[in-house]
Amino acid sequence: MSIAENPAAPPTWRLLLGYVRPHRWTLLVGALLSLVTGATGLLLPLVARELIDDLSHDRAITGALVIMSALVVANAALGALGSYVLRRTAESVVLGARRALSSYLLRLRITAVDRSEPGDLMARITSDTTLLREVTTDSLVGLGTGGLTLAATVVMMGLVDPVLLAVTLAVILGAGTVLGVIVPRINKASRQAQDAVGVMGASLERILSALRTVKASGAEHREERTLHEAAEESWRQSVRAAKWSAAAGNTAGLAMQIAFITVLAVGGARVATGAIDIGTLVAFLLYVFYLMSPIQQVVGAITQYQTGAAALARIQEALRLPAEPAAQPAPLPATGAEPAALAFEDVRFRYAEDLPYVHHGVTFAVPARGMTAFVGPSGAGKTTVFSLIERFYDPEGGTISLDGRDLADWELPQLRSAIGYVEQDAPVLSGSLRANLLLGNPDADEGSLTRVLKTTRLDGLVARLPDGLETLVGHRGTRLSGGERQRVAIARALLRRPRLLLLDEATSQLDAVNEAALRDTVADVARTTTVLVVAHRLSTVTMADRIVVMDAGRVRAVGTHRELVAADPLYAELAATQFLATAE
Ligand SMILES: Nc1ncnc2c1ncn2[C@@H]1O[C@H](COP(=O)(O)OP(=O)(O)OP(=O)(O)O)[C@@H](O)[C@H]1O
Repeated sequence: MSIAENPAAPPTWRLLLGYVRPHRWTLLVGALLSLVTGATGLLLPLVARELIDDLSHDRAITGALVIMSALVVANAALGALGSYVLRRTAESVVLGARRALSSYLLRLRITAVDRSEPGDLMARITSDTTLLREVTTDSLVGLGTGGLTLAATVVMMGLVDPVLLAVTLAVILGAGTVLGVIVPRINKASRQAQDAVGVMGASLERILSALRTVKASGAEHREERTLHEAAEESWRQSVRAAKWSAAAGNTAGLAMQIAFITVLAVGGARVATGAIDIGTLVAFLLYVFYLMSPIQQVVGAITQYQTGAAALARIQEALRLPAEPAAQPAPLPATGAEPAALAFEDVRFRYAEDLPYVHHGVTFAVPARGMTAFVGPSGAGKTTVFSLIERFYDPEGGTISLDGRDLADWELPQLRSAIGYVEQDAPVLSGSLRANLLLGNPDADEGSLTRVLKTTRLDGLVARLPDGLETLVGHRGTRLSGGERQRVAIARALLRRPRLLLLDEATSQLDAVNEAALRDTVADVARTTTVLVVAHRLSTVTMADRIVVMDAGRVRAVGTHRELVAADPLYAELAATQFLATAE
């Protein structure tokens, strides 16, 4: 995925702290509970020493046994509570990251979306954020509590016998050196595994959004191979990460066993020479045993962080994509609001610096009210005019103004609330028919809805459907016909009471009867609103108030149908070809 740098994006560790900060107090409580659990465990060897002492001096051991039992029960209860609090906090951190990332992705600029794979972006929200759970509990808390328990255990060991402590530390240092080599490999493999999950998400999205075409093209096997390869790559890298994590965990385990045997040998010799008594050696050996858990915890924290850091880096890449500023939604125009006037003045535009110009100085003016049609050969830049009006992209040169005000000076929500836009392929979202219609104006009343359904001739369809407006339309509206989808998209735009209505090939999928009806509707709407239509079929726009003829990124002529047939050879040719086709 190509990433445009956004200098405002924080570095990885700051990003993690940002997600953790709102939960710092619960995290602290969880960490404290883990620490107290560790501390109760630390007291056990001391009590054991007392018990052995009491036994060897023929004293009663009831007191020591009661204390030991109490410590064991407290250890279990506090341990359970602590792990619940930590797990809950980790889930809250994941929730915070998912909320932040999904809000950000909704604000992404269209330029960023053009260059990204939607499936990969989805994987960043779903799969990568999940990994933050382990980073919060195992890594942050593990490092904190494990580190503190480790330090406390080392202090206690030093108090019991400094010589045996030195022996233990020497073994641990050796293991630390080996871990220094292993840990970076875990990070690399984890990153590659997560990237492969992203690739898989991207392939899945691509296939599922065009499954009919994939089937019709007999391409299932090829696509299956692509999916399997991505899944296998993720498996390979995860196995590599697992291999290095296992090596890290076992290095720590092995080090502790070596420490245990060495302490036993050196400690036995010290008991034999009378330097320490047997109770001290048993206590020290118990500490070595207790050292095992915090060391495993710290090593686990470090290895786990490598996976989390890889996920954080991927989340951060998404947060570096250019986005629109966060803003409150703007109210829709009031009923009967003045229609908008629009002007393009010498607009130059290309989709990216490495692509050719699409608009080479486009100039035209559209007064408030009335219908303006854009016609011209495929690729002339007609749809791009609409994308620039919606400010999905900004022009490189020239100005676009709405109501005499440069689009750059408009707040985006205000600008978009003034416009109704029906895209070229009239997308319909999964969900109910009602939800689709109200997408752009959830507050529309039943009266407006009924009126718009009638205008767009959807009332018949709604009456036929057993669940009426509550009928589910399927993914991308697959349960509707192409023409129905188009009419739903138009109804949705009309419900916004737009001051400027943009219809891109809005009638291309309609049958002759519905096309004629919609032509009348658009003519009707154009009496109170400014309507811009992109059309391939001239039959739908011959009655437009003005027609803008575009060719290769330039406006070559503007006029009525009658004027253009007489004055513009390209338009005359388009008209002749199409009317010829109609006559055949
Ligand atoms: N998102 C994009 N990124 C890069 N290039 C694009 C993008 N969208 C369109 N183009 C290119 O810009 C040019 C103009 O496209 P546009 O969709 O505006 O043409 P059009 O006149 O509406 O064509 P049609 O009548 O076929 O819909 C085309 O050459 C197209 O390849």
